[in-house]
Amino acid sequence: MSSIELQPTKKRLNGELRVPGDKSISHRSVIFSSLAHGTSYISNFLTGEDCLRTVEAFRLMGVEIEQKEDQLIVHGNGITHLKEPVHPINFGNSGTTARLMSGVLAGLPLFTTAFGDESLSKRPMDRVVVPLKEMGAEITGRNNHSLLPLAFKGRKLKGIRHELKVKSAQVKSALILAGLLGEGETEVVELGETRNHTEMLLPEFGVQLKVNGRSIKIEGGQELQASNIKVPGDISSAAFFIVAASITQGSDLLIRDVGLNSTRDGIVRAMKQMGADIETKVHTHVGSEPVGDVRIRGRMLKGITLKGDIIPNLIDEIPILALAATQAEGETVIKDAKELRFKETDRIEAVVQTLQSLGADVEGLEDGIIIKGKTQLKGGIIDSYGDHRIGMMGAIASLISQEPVTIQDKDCINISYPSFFEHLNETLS
Ligand SMILES: O=C(O)C1=C[C@@H](OP(=O)(O)O)[C@@H](O)[C@H](O)C1
Ligand SMILES: C=C(OP(=O)(O)O)C(=O)O
Repeated sequence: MSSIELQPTKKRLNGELRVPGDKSISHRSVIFSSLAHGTSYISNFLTGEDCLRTVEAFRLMGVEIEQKEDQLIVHGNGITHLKEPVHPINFGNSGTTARLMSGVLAGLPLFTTAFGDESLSKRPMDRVVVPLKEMGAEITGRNNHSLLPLAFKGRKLKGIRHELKVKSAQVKSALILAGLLGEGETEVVELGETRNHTEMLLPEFGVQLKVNGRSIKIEGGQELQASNIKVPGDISSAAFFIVAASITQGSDLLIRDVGLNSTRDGIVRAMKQMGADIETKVHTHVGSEPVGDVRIRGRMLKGITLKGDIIPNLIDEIPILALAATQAEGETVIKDAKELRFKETDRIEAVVQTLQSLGADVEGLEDGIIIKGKTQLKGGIIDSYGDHRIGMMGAIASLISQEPVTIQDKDCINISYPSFFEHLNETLS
């Protein structure tokens, strides 16, 4: 297990940065282009381990996918040419691969099996298995079909109307994909707004959907056509630098070409509410996805309460937001975030343990975290828990700690941000 010791630094973040491609959009680009007819070109694809799992899944089903650095060329032949994989599919650490691919595998006339790593094998799959079974899917798995490994005896599914029980874009997307491969109309009704990349990107592949408030309707049997996608920078990766620059006085950082979809920009809204100095400027659109630049200058922050509808719009950013809150004057309360307990690790527990061990005043709630600021962090040895976002939070904490911060198992950062340490070194001055 590799670790890294980061020395405390009085440095600031300056200059310009481009973060790697968006993880959610990268996954969806590979899935849609692999199901499509024709050759799709995907640029600025995130070559993190999670997205490569999705690539491997389709390679196992016979799709030719070329990778040249961060460009993918996907030679799709339509769904009828997908082959039954001889070997089980490895979803690795990737919840997005597991949930979205479950929707695909349940609806293809193939027998497939799939497994994940230790973390993914503990994460709930019944949230997709149960509604897929309502559509007629034959899925079996461990623990009464709620945990990986899963086996899919794929077949044509029938459209249903389903009201989501969790605020999850992964479940929503799995059902949209299953509906697309199935017969008749599928309607998915969201419990609350979640990231809408599936709805934004499918039309780029010639698929029609009807989105009306929380309802998404899709007609089965539509053929996907190849498309060219330039993936925007990942706001979830940018979040580490947005917080780093905000909590180091004298910083002035420009992050270029970040995806600023309103279902994902909760981190910017929350940081502004805390008093952060952040300017965003949308300069282009990739399909319907807004893309722009984010400028951050270091400034004193204040504690806030975060709950309700904004939570799914910043769900993956809560660990780094909690670190920001340790540097804010007053109390920050994060609630309605129980979903954090079902991520790569129990992120409520992991954030509380990690920040406490660094010297912060933090308390866990059943569905959130209370952070009292402002505290001087001491530093120390922390476990990433094999969770990329906890590892990166620890690395940013070293910028404001008195003593070095050592991160054990740092390699998990390659899940979503392989160039993270290079980017951190490049922007520090
Ligand atoms: O659809 C997606 O790409 C994702 C949805 C979110 O998960 P949930 O759907 O479980 O909320 C998020 O945490 C994950 O990193 C990516
Ligand atoms: C929760 C995450 O991803 P996934 O669910 O795809 O493992 C994440 O990237 O923070």
